[in-house]
Amino acid sequence: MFGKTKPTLSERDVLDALKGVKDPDLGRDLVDLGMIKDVRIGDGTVALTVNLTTPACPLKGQIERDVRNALQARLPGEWNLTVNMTAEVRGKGSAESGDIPGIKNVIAVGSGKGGVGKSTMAASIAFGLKSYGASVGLMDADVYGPSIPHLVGANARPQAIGERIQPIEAAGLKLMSMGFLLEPERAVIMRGPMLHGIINQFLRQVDWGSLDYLVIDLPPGTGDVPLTLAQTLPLTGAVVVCTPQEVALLDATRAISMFRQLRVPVLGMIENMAFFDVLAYLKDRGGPEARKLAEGRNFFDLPGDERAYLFGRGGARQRAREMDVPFLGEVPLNLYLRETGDAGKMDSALQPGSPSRPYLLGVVEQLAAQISIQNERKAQEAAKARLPKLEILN
Ligand SMILES: Nc1ncnc2c1ncn2[C@@H]1O[C@H](COP(=O)(O)OP(=O)(O)OP(=O)(O)O)[C@@H](O)[C@H]1O
Repeated sequence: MFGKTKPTLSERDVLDALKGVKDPDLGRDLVDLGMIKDVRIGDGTVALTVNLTTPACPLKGQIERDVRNALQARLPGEWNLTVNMTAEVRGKGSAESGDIPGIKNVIAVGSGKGGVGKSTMAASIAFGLKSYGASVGLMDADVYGPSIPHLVGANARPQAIGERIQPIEAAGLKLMSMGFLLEPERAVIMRGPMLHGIINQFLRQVDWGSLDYLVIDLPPGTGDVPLTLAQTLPLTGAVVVCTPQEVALLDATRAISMFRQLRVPVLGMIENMAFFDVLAYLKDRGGPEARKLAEGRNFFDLPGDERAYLFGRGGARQRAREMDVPFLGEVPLNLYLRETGDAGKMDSALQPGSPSRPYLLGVVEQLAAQISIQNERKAQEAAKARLPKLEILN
């Protein structure tokens, strides 16, 4: 029946109907971005695929709705619609301009101050991106105090095959850390050139394979490692972790200006240890009376007084605004997050049932969106640079 009334519907009609449907983050039409694939028109049916720029896209649901609504409103008559949502991470990874072949995005996670949870956030970002289906590596560039092996519970020794070093694989991530190469209690004493050599080796000699994202845990502060990294390869961008405390914010500000001086785009700030969720704690660990009190209350609908702002409130969000840097979200202080880290099971903090999961995934989605925005910006700049220059003759 449908086939008879609309025999002439073509792929062009479908693409035209989608004109004006934008990726809200990238601000451009899905069609122009090449995200609409596999348009198939059958007897009364239209099927297509929306190929997003990251599987962790926070606007996936909205984009799917916008596509459906546009097709329903603009295609003549009634069609049975199938919209498949897939993702293919964009980025570089070609050998040109110093990239590491096969690695699409390299993201450095830094902090001004030590102990603010930088490694915990770097591992969470890696596990979070992986949980959406991306292929992810985690490189521990905190050569003086490598904590990634401990957080993810890996302590194997990397094998070398010829010149190539095989990364350690644990919990679905490819890993490399100074911690795999040292005796546990040995201190690292290294000067600039040696450090430069190690970082270079970790980047170039490790067989990372194909990765959508390589997350790098930097040492705290504004020392040699970020400088070396920025000189060695074009980073997609950096994330700065801080707590709401004034000293941490001050140091985070320094870290942001360091990245800016190094021409590394700042993808955003994470406020870790933003508050302590008393209600969540009572539900999880309280005695029978306290648990009864906490039962039945909505985890996310707290009036405010059940959140203890131990290090101050909202400082990072405000600082991010002042410095014109995206705010990626807040992560509360949580006993389970600390315990899973200590037990070498950080991936559990990202799994269903973990009180930290919604906050961590929120941060990961915002970061993934910023990475896509950054890549789109670079692609636009490159396209502009390729345009022939108009000569003004007079
Ligand atoms: N949101 C959180 N809730 C509870 N504990 C946390 C949280 N974030 C981090 N921690 C804990 O705080 C400690 C320090 O975290 P982490 O090692 O990630 O910090 P860091 O900034 O990388 O430190 P360093 O300066 O040594 O590199 C760890 O024991 C970790 O488990």
